[in-house]
Amino acid sequence: MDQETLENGLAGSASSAKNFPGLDDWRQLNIDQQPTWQEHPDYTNVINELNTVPPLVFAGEVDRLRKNLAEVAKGKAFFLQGGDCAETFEGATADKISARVKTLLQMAVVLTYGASMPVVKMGRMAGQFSKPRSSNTETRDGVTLPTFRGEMVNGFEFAEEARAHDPRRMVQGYHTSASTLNLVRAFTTGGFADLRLVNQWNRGFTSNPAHARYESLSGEIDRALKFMEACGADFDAMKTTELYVGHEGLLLDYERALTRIDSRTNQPYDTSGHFIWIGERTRGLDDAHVDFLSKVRNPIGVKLGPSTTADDALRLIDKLDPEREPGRLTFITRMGASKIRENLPALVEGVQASGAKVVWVTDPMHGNTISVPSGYKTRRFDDVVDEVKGFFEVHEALGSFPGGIHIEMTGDDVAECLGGSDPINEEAFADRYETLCDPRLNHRQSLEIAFLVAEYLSRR
Ligand SMILES: O=C[C@H](O)[C@H](O)COP(=O)(O)O
Ligand SMILES: C=C(OP(=O)(O)O)C(=O)O
Ligand SMILES: [Mn+2]
Repeated sequence: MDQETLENGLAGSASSAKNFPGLDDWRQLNIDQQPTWQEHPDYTNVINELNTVPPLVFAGEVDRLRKNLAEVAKGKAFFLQGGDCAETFEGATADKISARVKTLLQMAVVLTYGASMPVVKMGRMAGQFSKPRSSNTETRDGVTLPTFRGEMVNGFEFAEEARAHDPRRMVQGYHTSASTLNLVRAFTTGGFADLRLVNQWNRGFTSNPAHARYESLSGEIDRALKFMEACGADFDAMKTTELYVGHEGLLLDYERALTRIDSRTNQPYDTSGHFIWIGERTRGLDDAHVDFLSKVRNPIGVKLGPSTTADDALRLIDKLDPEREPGRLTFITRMGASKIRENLPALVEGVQASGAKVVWVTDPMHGNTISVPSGYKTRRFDDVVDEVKGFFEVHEALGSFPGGIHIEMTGDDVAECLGGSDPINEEAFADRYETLCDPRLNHRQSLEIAFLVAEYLSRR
């Protein structure tokens, strides 16, 4: 094998993953939130096809992410995850993808300055096509159909044919992920990520009078960049950046089929994304998702909702990170603004006492979802901010590192979450509510969160 292949970790042949010990144990276990499509006439062909398609990400990149996350676990870097609740096939356009990447890069610059540390950047992108749901069915005007479970499973349209679970959608999901990732790679290496350009975009945000309170921070970043330039800093080296991708590893049919054995290490890597997380609804210790993801080398996340006990957290560590490898495991807490200050301390103290080094991330979205009388699901910007604040307060009090934020966001000017300095109100939902699942922060609300988090980080 040549040196380059060794370093990049090109995934091994698909057939080598076929009988790899342990990779199929999940099939014997309880599994929740799965489509009912095993009897579909195309099911086997789809799985065979996905077993042989090229990997979307390389094992070497996955290893690099694990190392980056190890720095977060040690308190030396900050982790930013953001993107759609549910990506769509139709939404995989150059404009929408570039707006999301641009927003993430803008947020990252502000956070890097506030934290005075590197920011590990990740999109909920290129694979976030399946959704766990509270209910199996949805009823409208007396008609009951299966719920929408993400475009890799069924269609959003409220019609019997659209809502049928169709495994062929996994192939479309794979190809849409490939073209999304292609664009993400192009944007982050082709000049779009130039630090000075990103900062100019942020100057545009703070020039809006509604965001005047962030003007001084963006001005400081501006002066820091001019100072670096005057010192002769090599800005060409700052024209590229790395943006990883991650999604909830919900559809084990898809995740298993995309798993390949790495030619360097002979270890299994789930090549559908760099980072895979287990959702709040599928984190049962003895269930299929925890078992399958315990077998792959990717960094793994687990969402922890308000019912999580310290014992649950410790047992998840034993299963998913038995070697206590910093960077391997990220706990993404999503307690809700009213519960985080009460519930998070026991988890952090339990993990601290065990000596394990996990990355702590806050998802201030999923514990703060409300429905308004008009029927829309939404979140109040103030609740999101309050949960982030609670997260920082708890970690500060316990001496642990608040490692990152995980948000549902978009680069577009949607109206889905209420409030913000340039406030979104309910009247705007009729025209600008676009999400197919949970409400996202829009471009300006996302930047505002980044400025607020940067303020907390700079106070540490
Ligand atoms: O994104 C998370 C879940 O899929 C989502 O919150 C579930 O929403 P539901 O309660 O409307 O099913
Ligand atoms: C399903 C999600 O979250 P959770 O598992 O935390 O409910 C999500 O991140 O969209
Ligand atoms: Mn969601």
